[in-house]
Amino acid sequence: MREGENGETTPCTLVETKEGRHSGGAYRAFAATVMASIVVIWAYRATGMPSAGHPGRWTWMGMFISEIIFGVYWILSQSVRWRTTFNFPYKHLLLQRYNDHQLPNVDVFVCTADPTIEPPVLVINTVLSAMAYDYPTEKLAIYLSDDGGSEFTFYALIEASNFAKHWLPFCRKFMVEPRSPEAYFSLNSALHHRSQEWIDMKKLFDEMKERINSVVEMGRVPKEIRDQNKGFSEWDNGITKQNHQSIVKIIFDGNNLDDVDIHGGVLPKLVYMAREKRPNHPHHFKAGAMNALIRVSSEITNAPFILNLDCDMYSNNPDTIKESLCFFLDGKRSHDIAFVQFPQYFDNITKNMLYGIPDLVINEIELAGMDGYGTALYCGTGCFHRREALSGKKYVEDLNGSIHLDVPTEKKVPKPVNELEEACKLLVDCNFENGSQWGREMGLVYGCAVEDIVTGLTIQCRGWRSLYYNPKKRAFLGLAPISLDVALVQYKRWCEGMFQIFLSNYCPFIHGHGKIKFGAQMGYCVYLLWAPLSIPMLYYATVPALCLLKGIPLFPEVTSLWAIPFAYVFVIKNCWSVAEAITCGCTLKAWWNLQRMLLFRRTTAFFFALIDTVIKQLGFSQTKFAVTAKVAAEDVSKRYEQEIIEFGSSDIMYSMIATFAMLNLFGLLLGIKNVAALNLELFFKCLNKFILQIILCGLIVLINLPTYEALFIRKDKGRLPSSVLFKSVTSALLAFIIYVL
Ligand SMILES: O=c1ccn([C@@H]2O[C@H](COP(=O)(O)OP(=O)(O)O[C@H]3O[C@H](CO)[C@@H](O)[C@H](O)[C@H]3O)[C@@H](O)[C@H]2O)c(=O)[nH]1
Ligand SMILES: [Mn+2]
Repeated sequence: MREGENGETTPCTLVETKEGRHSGGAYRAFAATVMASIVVIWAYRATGMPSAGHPGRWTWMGMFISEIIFGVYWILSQSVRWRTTFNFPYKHLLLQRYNDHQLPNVDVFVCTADPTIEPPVLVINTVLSAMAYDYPTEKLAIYLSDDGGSEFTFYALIEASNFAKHWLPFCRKFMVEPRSPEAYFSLNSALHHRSQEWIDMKKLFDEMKERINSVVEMGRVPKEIRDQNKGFSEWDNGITKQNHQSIVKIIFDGNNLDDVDIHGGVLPKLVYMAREKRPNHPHHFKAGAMNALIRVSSEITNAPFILNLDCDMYSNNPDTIKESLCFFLDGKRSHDIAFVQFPQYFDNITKNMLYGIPDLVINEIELAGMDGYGTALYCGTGCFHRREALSGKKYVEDLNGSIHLDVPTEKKVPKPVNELEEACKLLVDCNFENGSQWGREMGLVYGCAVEDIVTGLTIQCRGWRSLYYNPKKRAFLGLAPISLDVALVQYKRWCEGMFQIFLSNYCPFIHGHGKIKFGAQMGYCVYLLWAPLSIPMLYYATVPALCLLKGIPLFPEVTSLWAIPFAYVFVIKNCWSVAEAITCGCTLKAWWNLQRMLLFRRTTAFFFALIDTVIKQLGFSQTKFAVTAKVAAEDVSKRYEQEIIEFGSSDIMYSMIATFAMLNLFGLLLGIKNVAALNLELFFKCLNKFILQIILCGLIVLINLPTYEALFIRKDKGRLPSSVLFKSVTSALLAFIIYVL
């Protein structure tokens, strides 16, 4: 069957796209009234500005600027709600149209960076889940990029390759789900299959884990093991993570008669790769790893489609490859699809999402809103790419007839494995990219901590479309941070990278001008402008409290008409946000937790990201990438399960959080005391003037209850240390003295 003919003659398509209900008339009415209120608020600030020389003039100006930024940001954020679309692939139709021989090859890239932060056992679970996809094994290849250059990870992969010979047939026979052995065996439902085979398989897995972990603990791979695989000789000269030659080891190449499972079935190809790393030679983090993978895989399998997974994101649904291919193989209308992004979900999330992760509203609504413009964001892990688009090709309409997806891509003459390995090593040495377009026009873009977002944007600007697919049954599950500092540092990295994109030539309004829709340009900025959002947030978190102490009213009297837009925006926006969260599957408490995290992120991580981006723009520092920790101590995990916030250090971000909490507490208490001390007539007059401000401080205090608890009550290791208490109280007092007295 030829694809071109197919797309035209077959009426039923492989994908259905539906418009979401989030973008209905009620929503637009709501948006219009909020917009009107915002304008009235701006008018209030503009007309009520204290005259020059008046002491409250600067404070007022600050409020005005904050509200302008909030308002503009709110307008931007409507772009990702205006028209949400949802895509549904029909796997059964794909299978009717394409038999196993006609399905295209698929390469899966797994990235890992550090054997301590990302333990080898975690990594191989992801690898095994990908090897076990329900997809013709001879068409599947798994590539592991190890930026840690670690013999432990290599050893674990060798172990996994042997285990796969048992695991893959077992998965097929019992229709196992999920196919990460760790996840499968830790699920209670797995108990239902307790046959002898189940017990044997679990034993095999546990023994393998045991072997890997004991080697890691020992700190070296013992000689008996090294002697079994000559690949270990690469580590003979004591190489380090930052300084080593390129290593490419093809573990299964698909041609060796011994590379079969216990029933003689073909195994997917399996490749270990550690690109060369030298001190003083920038390696561009994940983007560099991905580009190395693109080149190595093009030499070995050159599959037209690529799935990228972070090492902690296992496949939770064996059908995902087939489902994703529906988007790419849907006849002519799919020729311009560059990538299909899945949302990030996690399997270590507590009921009320303590750290606001995952942000369900982003996953369920906003990303679908970007899909509405044909510009779904590329968010890293869980993304299927068309190799051509990822490697830098432009989409040109008249060329689309030349893409024959149903014809397997040109088969390379099989080279002997060692020759292939040697050829690949040259592709991943430090100098290969010198003077080339890699990192600019080809592959993932360098120089940005959110390589994914900026790469997605450039691909779209080359004429490609992208889709977002959020299946009910989670396609991938990863590990979310389980302590506050890790959660904040991750956001700081994202936020920094995104603001950097905004300030660079890649700014969607410039780079995307005329190439992607205006709504999409705005949509990008909802995320790219996180950093500057910290300014009004910091202002709102401190100044109203200080002014309450000083007796300066910042909001209109509650009995005046001007109070209406403030109250309306505040109440309706939060009601809407609660409703959105609940329809997305949040609990009420999860919504509340998210609001706290928004406050924490915006006043700390985003603010530091802002400062660091400015420093970087001035040329004083370079892009960093703090790899997110995937493991934590046992007591930390315990507290996480009980949904107790893990502070547990004297990080400067905590001092800030605590200071704002103290400031608002002082403001609230003194404010109330001052008002309550008045006689009845004055009391009402004063209340009238200050009530909105008191409510604001009150809410900040309320949302910070866990902060006070961590400062004053908790005794466990995750509390805020007394140094933070000391710093926050002194800073709050200092601010009070400077500003008020
Ligand atoms: O030098 C590096 C640094 C990181 N990684 C890998 O990149 C992935 C993502 O790193 P992680 O620390 O887990 O970052 P997250 O913030 O959790 O990742 C999200 O955000 C990143 C962009 O900031 C995207 O690349 C990821 O796909 C996305 O899941 C992991 O598999 C790492 O092993 C490398 O391969 N080399
Ligand atoms: Mn991660």
